[in-house]
Amino acid sequence: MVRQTFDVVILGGGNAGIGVTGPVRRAGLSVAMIEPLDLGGTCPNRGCTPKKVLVAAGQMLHDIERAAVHHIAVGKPRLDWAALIDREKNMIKDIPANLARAMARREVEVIKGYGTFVAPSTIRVGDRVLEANHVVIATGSKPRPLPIAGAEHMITSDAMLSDRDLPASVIFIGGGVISLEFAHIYARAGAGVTVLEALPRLLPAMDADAVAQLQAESERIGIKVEAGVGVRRIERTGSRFRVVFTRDGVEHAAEADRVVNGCGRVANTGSLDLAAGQVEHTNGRISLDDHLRSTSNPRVHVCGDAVPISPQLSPVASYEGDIVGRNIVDGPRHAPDYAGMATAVYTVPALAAVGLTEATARHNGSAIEVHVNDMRDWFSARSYAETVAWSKVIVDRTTDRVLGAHFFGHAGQELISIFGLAIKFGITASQIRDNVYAYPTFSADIKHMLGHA
Ligand SMILES: Cc1cc2nc3c(=O)[nH]c(=O)nc-3n(C[C@H](O)[C@H](O)[C@H](O)COP(=O)(O)OP(=O)(O)OC[C@H]3O[C@@H](n4cnc5c(N)ncnc54)[C@H](O)[C@@H]3O)c2cc1C
Ligand SMILES: NC(=O)c1ccc[n+]([C@@H]2O[C@H](COP(=O)([O-])OP(=O)(O)OC[C@H]3O[C@@H](n4cnc5c(N)ncnc54)[C@H](O)[C@@H]3O)[C@@H](O)[C@H]2O)c1
Repeated sequence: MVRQTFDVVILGGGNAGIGVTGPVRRAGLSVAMIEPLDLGGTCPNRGCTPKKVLVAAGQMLHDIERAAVHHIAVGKPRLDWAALIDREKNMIKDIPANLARAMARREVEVIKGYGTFVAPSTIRVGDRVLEANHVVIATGSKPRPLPIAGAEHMITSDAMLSDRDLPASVIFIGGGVISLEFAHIYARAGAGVTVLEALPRLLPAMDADAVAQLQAESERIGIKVEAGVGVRRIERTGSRFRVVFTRDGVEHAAEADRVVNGCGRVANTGSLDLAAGQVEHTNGRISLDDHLRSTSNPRVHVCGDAVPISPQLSPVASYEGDIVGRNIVDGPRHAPDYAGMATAVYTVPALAAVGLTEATARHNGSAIEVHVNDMRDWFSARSYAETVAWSKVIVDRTTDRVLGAHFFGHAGQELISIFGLAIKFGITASQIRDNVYAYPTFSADIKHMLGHA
């Protein structure tokens, strides 16, 4: 056994773990980062970045579909799926090596392997035992296991991003972000797609009206949505799969070439031996204080998808990593503030959101103005022949501050960050209206989305 001592040992080399390294290395602390797979973790290797390459192809197919509006004649597009997957892989192939160089420049010692606790501030990885003043759990998330017969037949997003064969049909279990993004990619590529959601509607955490817009567009491109269902079992039928589910107590079945687990992701902490680290948890959900420290062992910090109470998003993981790094250097002075964090579901077009949904704003009891616009007839939307162009902005009547914004289409994935700035820094609806925007642009429509003062 080799024994070493570090100021900081980080478990996981994804966005969260890498986010920790900036503040702690600037302060001159010694750092070891343990990572069994590719540096960068999920987002650049198995998540956001490769997924967006496929989404971009979906966007191009969507644009081609509307070419005739611009009086451009094109033939039926033919997508070479295997070549598209190769393009995606080629685009991300250098990321782990680039990050390894970045970590070396920062003088972070990267150790390959799976780390586990052997004592409250001691980690074992392979034949090395590392003593640490601070341990950071940044081990990300994994697909939620589904306790049904035949669950082993399901694939995950990792497989979808690597499969060079375009399936003829796919069933997604769960109507959340991963399912809808891949459902749009597959449907536009020509596959038959069914989404089975347990709750009464898709994307339960997002604004109900915005989701209704997305569901209508999803159905327009051929995606079949079954909400309020109970998935019972998955059976193999030759090379295909049969999913048995109930709706209103009646049993139904659907068949497809692939069945995907889109039921959410849970903290990846099961193999860390948290008990040896004296880290309290409930089913792997670590109990944390306001500074992202374990309540039972404050030398242990948690960030990224392993945090059970914050959105599982790439920029949130980096942000929490930075906070953990600063708390290690400064003492527990920094706490995350999740207000104003924009998010998008990268369907084509995208559903984008920031702040409160209308239901939550009403539930909170504030007096609100709700500005809803179907913008398909607006000049900007007509120029680009948008199939959908919809927004909802929620403003507090008393303070004139923006409480929430929701877009479907109309460059919402870009415009949403303007509303994020407004929420975070208290820019009022009147100030947003008063600003002068480049014209003609989608952002020039923002002042009209807010109605007249
Ligand atoms: C298909 C998909 C698409 C996504 N798209 C988006 C998107 O468009 N936008 C967005 O904001 N977010 C997106 N996300 C979410 C985003 O990828 C995550 O929120 C983010 O990557 C989490 O970063 P992390 O550092 O917490 O975890 P990860 O990046 O998962 O890193 C955790 C690392 O810990 C390592 N590890 C595991 N066990 C151990 C151990 N015992 N010891 C040491 N290391 C260990 C793992 O190998 C992994 O590299 C997507 C996720 C998926 C799955
Ligand atoms: N664009 C992005 O930012 C992006 C993209 C992909 C993933 N992610 C992150 O990854 C996380 C995981 O994504 P996800 O789509 O797996 O989770 P999700 O939480 O978005 O959706 C899971 C869905 O599955 C449903 N569900 C759960 N159990 C079910 C069951 N037994 N039968 C049928 N439906 C069931 C839930 O009600 C929910 O609607 C997300 O929380 C998100 O933060 C983000």
